[in-house]
Amino acid sequence: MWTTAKFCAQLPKIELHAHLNGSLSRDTLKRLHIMKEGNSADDIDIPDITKMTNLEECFKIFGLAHSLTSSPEALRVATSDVVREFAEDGVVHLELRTTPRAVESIMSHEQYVEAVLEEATREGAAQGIGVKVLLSVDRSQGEAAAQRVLTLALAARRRWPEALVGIDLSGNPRSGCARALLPLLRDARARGLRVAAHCAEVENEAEAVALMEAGVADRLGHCTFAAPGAGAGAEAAWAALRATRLPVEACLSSNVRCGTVPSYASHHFGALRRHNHPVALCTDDKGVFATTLSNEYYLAAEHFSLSTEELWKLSFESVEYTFASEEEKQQIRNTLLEWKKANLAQFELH
Ligand SMILES: CNc1ncnc2c1ncn2[C@@H]1O[C@H](COP(=O)(O)O)[C@@H](O)[C@H]1O
Ligand SMILES: [Zn+2]
Repeated sequence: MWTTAKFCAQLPKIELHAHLNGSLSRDTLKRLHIMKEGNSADDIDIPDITKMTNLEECFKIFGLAHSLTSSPEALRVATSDVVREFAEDGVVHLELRTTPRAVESIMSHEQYVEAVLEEATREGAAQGIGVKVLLSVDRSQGEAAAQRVLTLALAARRRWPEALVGIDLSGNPRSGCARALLPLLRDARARGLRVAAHCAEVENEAEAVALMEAGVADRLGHCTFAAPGAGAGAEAAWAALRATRLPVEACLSSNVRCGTVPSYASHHFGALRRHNHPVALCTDDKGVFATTLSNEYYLAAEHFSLSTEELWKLSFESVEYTFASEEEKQQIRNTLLEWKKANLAQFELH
């Protein structure tokens, strides 16, 4: 008889919100450290995430990952490790996002994109899972950098038309201006790219409502401050969110660790479900927050009393929110249906 934890681990899952450099495990960080500094390198000092209490501390950890993925070779190791680890966690469809970075005289933006796309497609095929890539626009870097990401994404789509599906709007939500980037997101969508945008991760009603009402996104990340009871302005943002019917990528551990929601039990995942609003569970940064997608399902089951049937349905409904083709979606649905048939006894025991 399976426990809930085992059920969550075995369930075929869909990951829609994972940042490459935030997803690096401790093992990968150590390996990359040795690659960079040589075998005699001192042990790497990885911050203790259990002490993390706010977004700023979390953003410091990205700096460490970035210092280690500063060459195409390192990025290839990082990408294949992350894809393999998601596959080992039972993820059957992964949408990975990353911010193209250049390192002077070592790596161009184009080489960054090439390393990630080549390795993501190669390792995805090796693991037998679907992998899509989104290039991230870092809101703190301004409009010119955002334009460069769009150009890179369009070029990458010509080379990897099945893997490169869209762009993501992310970066420190307290820095930069998402409203200034709306025309660019609109342009990206007009050119057939899909758009996933971080939204209302911190309190900013005007920005959140503008992003929702602009009609430029296909999915929204977090929406922490667009939920009932989340403070001033949250009610207006919540109404705007519900009007969009856009799927929300809910990242429980990320929000609790960053202190943007006070507890798991009070996470707006509950309100989204109660109002029948489309929602998918995601990890955000599995390395930084020391989690797995199985663990996020487990946390949802524990704190929101979800049955095995409801957990399965959560995964099944997430298929609709992917940026996969209709044919790919049907294949993933079949995988989930077959898995359910083969494991019916495990559903009944719960
Ligand atoms: C915790 N909530 C979050 N909110 C906003 N942006 C986030 C994020 N978590 C990650 N990122 C974005 O992803 C980058 C790291 O991966 P890549 O270098 O792109 O692969 C971070 O630098 C940040 O821009
Ligand atoms: Zn994110």
